[in-house]
Amino acid sequence: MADRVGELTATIATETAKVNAYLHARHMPNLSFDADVPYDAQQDREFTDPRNAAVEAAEELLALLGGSTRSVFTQKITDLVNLHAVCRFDIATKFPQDQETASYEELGKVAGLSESDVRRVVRGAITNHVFKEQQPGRVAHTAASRFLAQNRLARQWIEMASIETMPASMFMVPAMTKWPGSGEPNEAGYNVVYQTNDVCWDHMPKFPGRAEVFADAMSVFTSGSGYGPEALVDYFEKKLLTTGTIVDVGGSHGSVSIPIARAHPEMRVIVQDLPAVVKVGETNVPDDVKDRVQFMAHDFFTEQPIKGADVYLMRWILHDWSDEYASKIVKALVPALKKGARLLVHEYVVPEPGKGSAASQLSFRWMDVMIRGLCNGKERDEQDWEALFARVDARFQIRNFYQSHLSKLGIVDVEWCPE
Ligand SMILES: C[S@@+](CC[C@H](N)C(=O)[O-])C[C@H]1O[C@@H](n2cnc3c(N)ncnc32)[C@H](O)[C@@H]1O
Repeated sequence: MADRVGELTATIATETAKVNAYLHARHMPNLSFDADVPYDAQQDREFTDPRNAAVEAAEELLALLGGSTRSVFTQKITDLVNLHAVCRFDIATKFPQDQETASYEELGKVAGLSESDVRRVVRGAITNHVFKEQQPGRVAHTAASRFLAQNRLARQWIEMASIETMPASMFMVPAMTKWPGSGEPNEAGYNVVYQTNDVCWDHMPKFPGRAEVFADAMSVFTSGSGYGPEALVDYFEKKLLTTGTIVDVGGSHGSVSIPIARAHPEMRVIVQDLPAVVKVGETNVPDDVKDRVQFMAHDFFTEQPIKGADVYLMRWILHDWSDEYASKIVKALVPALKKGARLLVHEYVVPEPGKGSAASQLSFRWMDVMIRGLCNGKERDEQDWEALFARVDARFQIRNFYQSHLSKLGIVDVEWCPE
């Protein structure tokens, strides 16, 4: 098979050399983000031809290097719409298995769509390397379309992104216009799109299957590397937090606090969440930690009932809420805190612009828009975390911002200092 990556990198090298030669010959500065090439030069084919050839090769190279997961999980809005149709109408799943290629008419029949609809959708998807046309009018699988056909959770991700997060984000600005400065969880893009006063988490379950699709899609997201409990377990070890009581506030089924209990036999864990979540969680505690893990129904907006614990843990709680509400959650801890108690927040700590890779900046900013669109939540950088704790009570002192290579989430280590 031809070395396509080699061909593309060679094209990029040759064509960008032409671009540079063009600029140098005219005493223009090198390409930079500070000053673009002047408009008249942008009209000159001597510049635009090599520039476009390099861009096209670079885009193909990105798609090749990114593989199926990039085609499926990182796409532009129109790609997403076509992928949504591919998933919703089972075009990839029902692709005739005993055939190498299928006509649009055959695909239309299995998908229950007209030949014209399926052709438009699939040709759109082809631009994102999902399916290919082997010969005119005959469609064949690519790695990405096969990945979609075989991976139910990936299809659930596309469904969730198309129905929940993407529309909600697209309507973030109308929501900002309708409710200026609002931090209310029911005044977000989602509420504009679905014309509801319900918070998205209350609204989705009213429609069969939607909450389940959301949960499945989230499991794709968080099952990837970088979302496990390793960094937290490690941090407890590093900071010698190996005895005493941890309260896992909004801890769901204890997926991070149970591994902490397992790693530290002298620690006791109390997992708090809403009653329905606790009911499921407490039936699934592994035998080896049963005597040290307890579940408890508790609304984190109300006063913390477990007084004097050593560590209060909030993993992926505060980002669901605006500063106004996140402050209330943190404030509800105050009456329970003993001197020196720790609050460990395990969430993204968004790096400042220019810090970290461009790809990581992109994913943090992407998350921020998604969570804001859904419920006016917020991804926070160091300054935001400092401002949040200062707003609640000056006795919360941030001791450490920690970013482990084991996790995409950071740890904000806060100590309660009453004096
Ligand atoms: C994004 S999940 C994080 C779950 C868990 N900490 C983790 O990292 O896997 C948010 C959790 O907050 C819980 N939650 C939402 N509102 C709550 C409330 N008012 N009181 C307690 N828990 C709540 C949800 O049920 C859910 O388990």
